[in-house]
Amino acid sequence: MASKTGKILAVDDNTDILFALKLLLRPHVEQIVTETNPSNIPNHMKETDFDVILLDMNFTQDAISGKEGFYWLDKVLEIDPQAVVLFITAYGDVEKSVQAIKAGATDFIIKPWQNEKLLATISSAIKLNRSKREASDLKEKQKEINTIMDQPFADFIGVSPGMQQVFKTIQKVAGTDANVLILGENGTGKELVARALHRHSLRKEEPFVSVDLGALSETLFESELFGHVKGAFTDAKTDRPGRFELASGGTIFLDEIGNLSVPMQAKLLTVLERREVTRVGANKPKPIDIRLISATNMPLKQMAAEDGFRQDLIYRINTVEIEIPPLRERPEDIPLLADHFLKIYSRKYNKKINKLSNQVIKKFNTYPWPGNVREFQHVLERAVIMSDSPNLDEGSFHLSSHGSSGEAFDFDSYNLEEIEQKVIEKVMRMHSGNISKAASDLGLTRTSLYRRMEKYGL
Ligand SMILES: Nc1ncnc2c1ncn2[C@@H]1O[C@H](COP(=O)(O)OP(=O)(O)OP(=O)(O)O)[C@@H](O)[C@H]1O
Repeated sequence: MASKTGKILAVDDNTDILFALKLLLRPHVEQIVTETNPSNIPNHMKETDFDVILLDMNFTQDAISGKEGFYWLDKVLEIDPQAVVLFITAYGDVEKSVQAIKAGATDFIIKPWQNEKLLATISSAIKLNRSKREASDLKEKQKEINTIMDQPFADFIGVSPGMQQVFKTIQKVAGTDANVLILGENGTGKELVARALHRHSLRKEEPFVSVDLGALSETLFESELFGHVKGAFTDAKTDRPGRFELASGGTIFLDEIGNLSVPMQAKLLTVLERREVTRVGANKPKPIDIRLISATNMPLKQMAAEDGFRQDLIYRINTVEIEIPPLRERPEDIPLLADHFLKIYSRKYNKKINKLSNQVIKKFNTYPWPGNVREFQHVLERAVIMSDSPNLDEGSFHLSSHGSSGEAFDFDSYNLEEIEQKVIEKVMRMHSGNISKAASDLGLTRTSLYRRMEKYGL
């Protein structure tokens, strides 16, 4: 977990467990509240919107049935059907953990836990909670967003040949229903391209529904994407449409498609081939009318060659490919992007800021921008906030040393296995436990990374 995000409530009758959780999570999350008495859960939930609730299965001494945990899980979901609950279970209680997931828990943590694994599970639960909440009021917001954004390439800057090519392709394919795969490094503007395609399509009055596949756990994948019917599992209190149905008539944007596990790829492929979804618990499929746009920063074709990504799914999603070049390969765009963001941030922070000097632009041109336009945007925002004068000079911009996470390797042994373990640990930390991203950086398939993690007990 890179920056402190997420509010956590941990409920366990064992104060040692709560203390250990507090100690471990405090450096990573915004807030951690601990509670020994589960009857106080409703009060805590009234006071704070928790991203994740960690819930013990047994509270009374010597109880092992897990009934209390299930009772409190029900209560939590009654108060907030969207709540993300992770059960804390004893080693060997796998059967109950599976039941817990059926009953509406998101995942489980087995005691005694491994810190890295626990952090990774909590980090993806936080992400999941955030995207669940976003989805719930999506439809209403969508129309409003569409009107605000309905200006051709309004805030989409690019004069470089690379970006001109991107704009040309958007214009050519937007009006068709072709499936588009957008490729590009993080922060290059893949979502902007997807939205531009939608805004220039015949479906522009209909919803644009974005799904971050990187944040979806295996257990929630189907109900999030395909929906569920009342009673399909315990917390399925009402029928609920999935994202495919929400996008009906419009566009569905599957971001981070390279992060899908192979079983999830198979489920997605079936839906795309049949053009129909079956809600979890239902037996009748519903036809779907969507335009599909996908994006990834991962080398899908290389992954396909290593069996990490299905070749037949690639064929389904990439009728047209749009590749966005990284910012370092299009220096022509830098002065324009600078003007654009300076205008936005000087207005936002109520400061007068002059045009940047050639010297500053030269410095920008030599920096590799590993985070692309997103990084550029943040660097400018920070400079505007910190500036005391309308003239920003080279010293006003804080550029991190390229590619480094600020953490150097310090090997105290030449044992290759030890080195491998350290490298895996570091890369997993860099990506906040995201297996797909870590595997991609390490040049491994997800399966090989899992195997190595198991070997080192990570
Ligand atoms: N050409 C551009 N003109 C103006 N703003 C841009 C441009 N490209 C990217 N941005 C801005 O940079 C930020 C990142 O863009 P976006 O989210 O579309 O990137 P992404 O490739 O989807 O990122 P990720 O891979 O991390 O999901 C956004 O704030 C976006 O508005």
